[in-house]
Amino acid sequence: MSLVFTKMHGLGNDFVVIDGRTTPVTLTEAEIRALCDRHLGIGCDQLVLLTPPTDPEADVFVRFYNPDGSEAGACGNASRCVSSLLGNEPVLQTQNGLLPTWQENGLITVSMGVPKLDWQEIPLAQACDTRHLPLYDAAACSMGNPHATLFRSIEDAATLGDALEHDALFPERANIGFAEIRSRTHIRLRVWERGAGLTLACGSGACAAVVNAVRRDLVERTCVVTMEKGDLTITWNEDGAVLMTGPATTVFTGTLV
Ligand SMILES: N[C@H](CCC[C@H](N)C(=O)O)C(=O)O
Repeated sequence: MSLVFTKMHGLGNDFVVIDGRTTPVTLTEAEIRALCDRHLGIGCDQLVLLTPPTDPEADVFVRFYNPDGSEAGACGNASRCVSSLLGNEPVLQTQNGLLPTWQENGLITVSMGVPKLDWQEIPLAQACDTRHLPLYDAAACSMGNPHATLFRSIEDAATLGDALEHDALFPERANIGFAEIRSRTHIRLRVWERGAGLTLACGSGACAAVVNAVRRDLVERTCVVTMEKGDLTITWNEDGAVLMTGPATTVFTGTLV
């Protein structure tokens, strides 16, 4: 298949963006896995497919796929990249609703919507031995995708992330954030992403970390979240919406033959 794509990243969380708005593009899970493969394909943390919007308020319907082929309901860094790619401050339609975006001083802001709070709002196993969870002092919320935030060393992401992603408590798995509270306005974060593993940055994970930390009164409602390659500014508005501001970078365009 001859497929034009744009390679982009948000703080090193990288994406293959395929525009299927004019010419429909359908990809099987196997094709998604192949495109995401860093040795046999193009390589990325998520594949992003642009399709025509079904909501008149939206400019594009954006779908996000992990390298294992699973679909994600939200992807903050990719949402900033799509806003940058389309320009004109598009409204993104996603599985998690409409996401307005703004562009100022070279940075992109996305309203990531209202988080669903706490354990009851992420897919949990009905009967599961959760006695082990207090060991991790975890907090949970959904940004349209499930996040568990642990307030412990970011170094633990590499050693605990995989097991926790696949913990029996999470029948749909989960993104696992490891957050160090550096001050009431600064979090250092590393995320083990569902279906992708350890990534350099995670936008929805940064939103979840701030929401989970605010609920524990560990931080203020506006926080800088520092990840491997830079910072996002996250604000959990009093009206409930979470705003995420940060960079978006286009690396190259290519054609897959
Ligand atoms: N990298 C993305 C998160 C991908 C989430 C995906 N791994 C899932 O299955 O929910 C971000 O910047 O928000």
